[in-house]
Amino acid sequence: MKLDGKRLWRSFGYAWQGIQQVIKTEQNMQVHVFAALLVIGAGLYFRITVFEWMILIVLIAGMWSLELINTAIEKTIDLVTEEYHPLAKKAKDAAAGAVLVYAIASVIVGGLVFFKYIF
Ligand SMILES: Nc1ncnc2c1ncn2[C@@H]1O[C@H](COP(=O)(O)OP(=O)(O)OP(=O)(O)O)[C@@H](O)[C@H]1O
Repeated sequence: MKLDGKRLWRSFGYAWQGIQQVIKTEQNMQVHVFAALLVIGAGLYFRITVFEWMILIVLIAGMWSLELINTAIEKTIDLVTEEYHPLAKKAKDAAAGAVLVYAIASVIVGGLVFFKYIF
């Protein structure tokens, strides 16, 4: 299989556009970006360990990725129907639930990372 560099580069461009437009248009994503900047600032301030940075990076990347997927699901459903449909509600609420589960876990794990520095 031959690697098509141009095509690969173009795909990165589309992915980057996707991230940019979700940050621009989705309020929830803006909250996640703000929270990530706050956490990174706190990490630098408290000089956390490399292992702690690894945990925070996984949490931040996971949160952003889930929000991107949630937005993709929401947009796809809106494209399929603008009418009220119980399945549309189930799908959107399940996707939002996935984001919530990870957000709660992130707050707990992030709290455990910073606990010893703050108290
Ligand atoms: N086509 C639809 N049919 C049935 N329920 C829907 C439909 N679209 C949205 N809903 C439900 O209405 C509520 C609000 O949905 P909405 O699409 O406004 O999402 P949201 O969570 O406010 O996200 P955002 O504001 O980021 O778009 C959710 O419970 C969702 O499941």
